[in-house]
Amino acid sequence: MSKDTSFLFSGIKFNRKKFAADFSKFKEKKESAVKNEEIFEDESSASEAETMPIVKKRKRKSKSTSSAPVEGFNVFKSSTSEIVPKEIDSSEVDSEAKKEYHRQMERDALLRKQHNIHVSGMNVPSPLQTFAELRSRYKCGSYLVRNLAELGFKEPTPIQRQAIAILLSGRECFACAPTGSGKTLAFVCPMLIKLKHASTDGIRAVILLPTRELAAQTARECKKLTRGTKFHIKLMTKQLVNSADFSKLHCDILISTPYRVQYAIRKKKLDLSRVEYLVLDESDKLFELGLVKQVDIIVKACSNPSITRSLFSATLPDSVEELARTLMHDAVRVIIGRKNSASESINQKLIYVGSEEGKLLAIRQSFAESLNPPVLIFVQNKERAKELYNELKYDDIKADVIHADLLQAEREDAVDNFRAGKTWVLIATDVIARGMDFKGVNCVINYDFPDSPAAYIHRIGRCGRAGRRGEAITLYTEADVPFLRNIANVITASGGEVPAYILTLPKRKWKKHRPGREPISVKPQDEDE
Ligand SMILES: Nc1ncnc2c1ncn2[C@@H]1O[C@H](COP(=O)(O)OP(=O)(O)OP(=O)(O)O)[C@@H](O)[C@H]1O
Repeated sequence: MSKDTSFLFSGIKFNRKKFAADFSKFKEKKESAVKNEEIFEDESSASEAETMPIVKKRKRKSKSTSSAPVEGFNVFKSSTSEIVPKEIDSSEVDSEAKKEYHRQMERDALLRKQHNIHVSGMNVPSPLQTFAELRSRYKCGSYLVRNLAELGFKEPTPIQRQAIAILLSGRECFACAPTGSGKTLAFVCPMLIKLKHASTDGIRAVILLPTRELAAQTARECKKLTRGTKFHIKLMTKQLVNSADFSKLHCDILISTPYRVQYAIRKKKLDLSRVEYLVLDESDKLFELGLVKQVDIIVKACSNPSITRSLFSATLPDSVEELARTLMHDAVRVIIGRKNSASESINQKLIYVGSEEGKLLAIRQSFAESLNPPVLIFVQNKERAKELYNELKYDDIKADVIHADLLQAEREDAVDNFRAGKTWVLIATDVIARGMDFKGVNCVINYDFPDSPAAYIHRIGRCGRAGRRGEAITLYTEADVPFLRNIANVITASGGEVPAYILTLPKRKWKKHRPGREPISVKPQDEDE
């Protein structure tokens, strides 16, 4: 994680002069609010709180007292105001209202417990019980419920139950839910409901993702969900960024990597001032050095004061969480299961192979005994991906390779062939470790030890998705032993078992673990000379 993030989200500045009256009111309100607040104990410093969210809070206040109050209160308010006759004593109404409010809180708590949903924030909206509520509670277009049914989605996943309700109440949200648990739909559904229908008024929503493959996949998902509507969903391709006249582009939802959007902002005058929804998917990756500055340019360009922003990932480091807590407005934190843990539907194994050469022998032997495709193999870098591919391509298995040196079209082919079952074994670098939804992957092999626990969680999360089972095998050599304990902790946290001695190894503070490794080959070294 980059430390250099203080400028992030600083696009919306509070104009003290213009809002002097509101500012003094806000200050009083804030002081009392802070006393009551149970969570977000580590409130932002005074200067941050003053410069950023105040304009927004003013707007949000009016939102929550008029049309879209916090869900629990909303339900209770409208029901009592309709049925209570005027002559009834108001204290009775109050006590009945309070009772109903508490009953609702209990129902919410039960549902959250049932689905392992943990929330922090004031007045968190009730989680969804069914997708039908999208229509009954939020009046969504019938197309959405129909499309969800056609996609075979019978009930919302835990992250969808809670995040959809939060975002539809106009609150911002940062969420951590396991790989393959349906986070995409959790942010696309509320976006579509809030946008209501297609418009030609400029870009209204932006979804940022760290890789092109992931952006393309998310655009496909959005299109499936908007079948039968006129929504304009645009994937920011190289061609679009170079050729489009953005002032004339019809686009409701723009989906892209940060690089292309910031390029379009700087060089092509892309206007994001009307954006109402901004999603940072794989947010911890987007906040890493190299991407964070691009993300910041985009966040600043999304200058609409009533924007709703959300962060999603399967891994949420404390540093990202701190940033989100400090800078988002009235945000709700949602954690599904245990924070930063692997999906429980993956059977995880650690295998000692001694040396680099031992890895290739282990893979060959295991494929000869039983190969249950599709299998994904992760290696440390593109050179090693090419080397392993050169070793396996003559074996009797259909193998392919994907890494950053390939042309975009070649990368797409590799992913498509793997999805279609034409490739049995795909050798990959971390370029596809995050977010890619390969439904049927049976096994992930970490040929090279992952460079961080987060990388491990994302890599193995390419299998065991949407309730299916998967298997993850991690090979390790002597060079990896110092980092073994950290991975073992992830395994045990998600219910897996590891040899007892590993848990006695010392814990390591882990930056990036990318040791120099012998080239992948079983040929004796002097054969090539
Ligand atoms: N309610 C649902 N019922 C059944 N399947 C669902 C549901 N919602 C999403 N899915 C499916 O679950 C799979 C995983 O969803 P998605 O890719 O959004 O996961 P994710 O949580 O974003 O994972 P990652 O952290 O790896 O990015 C997809 O194939 C998606 O179609």
